[in-house]
Amino acid sequence: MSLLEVRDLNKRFGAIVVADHIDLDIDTGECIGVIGPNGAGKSTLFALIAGSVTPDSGRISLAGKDMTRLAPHVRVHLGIGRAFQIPQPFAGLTVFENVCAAAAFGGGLSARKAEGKARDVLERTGLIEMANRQAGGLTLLNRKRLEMAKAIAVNARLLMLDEIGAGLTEREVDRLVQTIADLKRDHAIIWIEHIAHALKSVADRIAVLHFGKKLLEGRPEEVMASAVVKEIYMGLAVDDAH
Ligand SMILES: Nc1ncnc2c1ncn2[C@@H]1O[C@H](COP(=O)(O)OP(=O)(O)OP(=O)(O)O)[C@@H](O)[C@H]1O
Repeated sequence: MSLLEVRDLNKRFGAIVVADHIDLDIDTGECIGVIGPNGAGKSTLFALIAGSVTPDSGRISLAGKDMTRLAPHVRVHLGIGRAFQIPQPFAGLTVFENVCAAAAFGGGLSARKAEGKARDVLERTGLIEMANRQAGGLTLLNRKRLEMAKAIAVNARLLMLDEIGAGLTEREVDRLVQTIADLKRDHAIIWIEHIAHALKSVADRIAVLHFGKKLLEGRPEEVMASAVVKEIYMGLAVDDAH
């Protein structure tokens, strides 16, 4: 049994099929990259896993528990954490306070336990030295790390990263990849990303979506070199395709 199991997931919006018989397995210690052109259904897949969109049919389970019909906040408590493309911390609070708030209000911890959790999470996300800075003054890279730290502070076992590399310089992307590689040791990670070299360096597998269907899943170098990927991106490198 994998930590996350998606089985025969289907969803359509009117005539548009956004999830077409999707199966997916992710275990702790694994990072799965998700790629596909605009409108392929990547964000919808995240919404289905997080619970903001309900599937027409199929099953989603976490650690064997069926979550298919559970509300998003219940899934958060079960261990689904999501980091968004545009981080939105409480700008006037410190980094430490932001993570404490996530641990206390999202994770249901007492104030004392939330503080301990926050310190641990800040160490693991490379933010400990910035603990007392105001979140609003962080660089984009550190705001993205804070976004991940908040998700983990809520006890995420599955971390969903939505284009978290967007807007970063190449050097910052490399540092972000290092943080994600560290987090992979004790989380399962699913990462929608258009920066191919970032995915290649940390993902164990890449899944390719197109018109809601998973066309291919395999090792990054195999997937990136595949005829399927070349065809759907019309000869462009994935890095340039967005
Ligand atoms: N709530 C909705 N109602 C109707 N159609 C929707 C809804 N959400 C998404 N869609 C449509 O579903 C399709 C898949 O969208 P989705 O955002 O999942 O794709 P994506 O792969 O994440 O694309 P992008 O890379 O542009 O973010 C698109 O055609 C989109 O317009």
